This record gives sequence, C-alpha cells and structure tokens, in this order.
Amino acid sequence: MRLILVDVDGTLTLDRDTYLLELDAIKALREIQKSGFKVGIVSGNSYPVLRALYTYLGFNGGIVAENGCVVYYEKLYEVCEKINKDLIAEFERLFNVKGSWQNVYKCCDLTFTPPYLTNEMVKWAKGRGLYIRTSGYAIHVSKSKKGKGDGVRFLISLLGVSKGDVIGIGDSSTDIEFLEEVGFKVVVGNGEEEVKKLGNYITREKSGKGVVEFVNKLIKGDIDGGIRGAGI
Ligand SMILES: O=C(O)COP(=O)(O)O
Ligand SMILES: [Mg+2]
Repeated sequence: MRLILVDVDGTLTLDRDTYLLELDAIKALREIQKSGFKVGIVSGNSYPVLRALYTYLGFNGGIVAENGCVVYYEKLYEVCEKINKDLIAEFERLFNVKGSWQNVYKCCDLTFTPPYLTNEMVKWAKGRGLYIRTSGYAIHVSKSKKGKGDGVRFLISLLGVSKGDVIGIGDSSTDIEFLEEVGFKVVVGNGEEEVKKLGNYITREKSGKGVVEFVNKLIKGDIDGGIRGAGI
C-alpha cells in the first residue's frame, strides 16, 4: 500500500495565513486515491474538527490530530500523556494570549494565538516539563517531545505500511518530526526555510497549489529519485 500524509493549515489551504481550503488540492488528492494511494491528514487541530474534515473530503488513510497525540484509523487512539487544562488560564494570563476554541475538544496539545513564540514562553514550558512550538497559526503546548512524529509513526504501523512507501507534505516547523518519519518529504514553496532543508521535493507553488503541483507530477510519473513502491 502507498500512503500520502498531508498537513492541513498552510498546506491544504490557499496560503499560510488563511483557513480557506485550496479546492484543487482536494480534487488532486481524491484523484490519486482512485489510483490506489491512501490519503491521510496530519495536523495540530483537534480530532473532532479533523474527523469531520476527513469525512467530508472523502479521505481514507487515517488522521493524526493534536500534533501527533491523537490517531484515528478505524478506531481512536490517544498516543501522548494528557495535559492539565488549568494551564490554559495560566498561559493566557502570563503571556496575554488567547486559548483556541478547540481546546475544549483536546486532551493533550493545547493551542493559543497569536502564534508568536517568545523566549519567556519557552522557559515557562521547560520549567513545567512541557514542549512548546508554533505552527505559524498557533502556539502549541503539550507533553510530547516528538510532536507529530509519534502520531505519524503510530498511524504508519497501524496501516502496516513501510516508511519507504509514505509521502509526507507539510509547511511549518511542526512538520519536521512528521517528515522525519516518512520516506519522501515534500514541502510547499512558501514553507519555513528550516523545513525546506529537509525536503526531497520543494514545490514551486505555495500551499494548496503546491500540493496540486506535486500530486499531478506524481500521477504523471514525473518525480525523480522516487520512493520505493510508489511508482515514482
Ligand atoms: O493547529 C495548527 O496550529 C496548525 O495546523 P496544521 O498542523 O494543520 O498546520
Ligand atoms: Mg501547517
């Protein structure tokens, strides 16, 4: 089996500062599903939000939610340690940020906006044995050191796919640990520079249009240096 895992915000959207989906990217991914690939989503968003999205988009390769802490494929799994939600009020008060409306639906990875990380926040998290990152959309606080990496590894093993048969597509530093777990790493053209350094393929186009560019090349068999068994 061949699997494509796609980040959501900044990757399936029109750009890195909007929630509007690039509909052509959805179309291209549905098309590649018809040729035998499975398509899954890997995101910092909460499970209910992603489960609805996954259902309405018609994908079939599973869900990694809460930055790797929650995994769904036929069944729901919590992969990380739960976080104490009293931290929401403390973090909001100390740093003048706002907890996401999705925090009530989360177990393990809490989010705050605006998405700008400060040294003081990093120090605060370290002092509490927590990990803190930014996706460009929000600040994420959890007990998970490996972020999306833990969830992606878990999903891949649930599906029984080998790492070499998995393609990952992302945009932000929260995708680094995710991309480290897959055989072929794609970064959208407007992605963060530190993520692009890891990429086997950097799209010319930004966000969702970049997904369209890559998937079309994959369908045509136009990608060099391919991944094992992926037909590229
Ligand atoms: O939850 C976020 O902050 C961003 O979500 P993403 O992981 O789909 O980019
Ligand atoms: Mg993203």
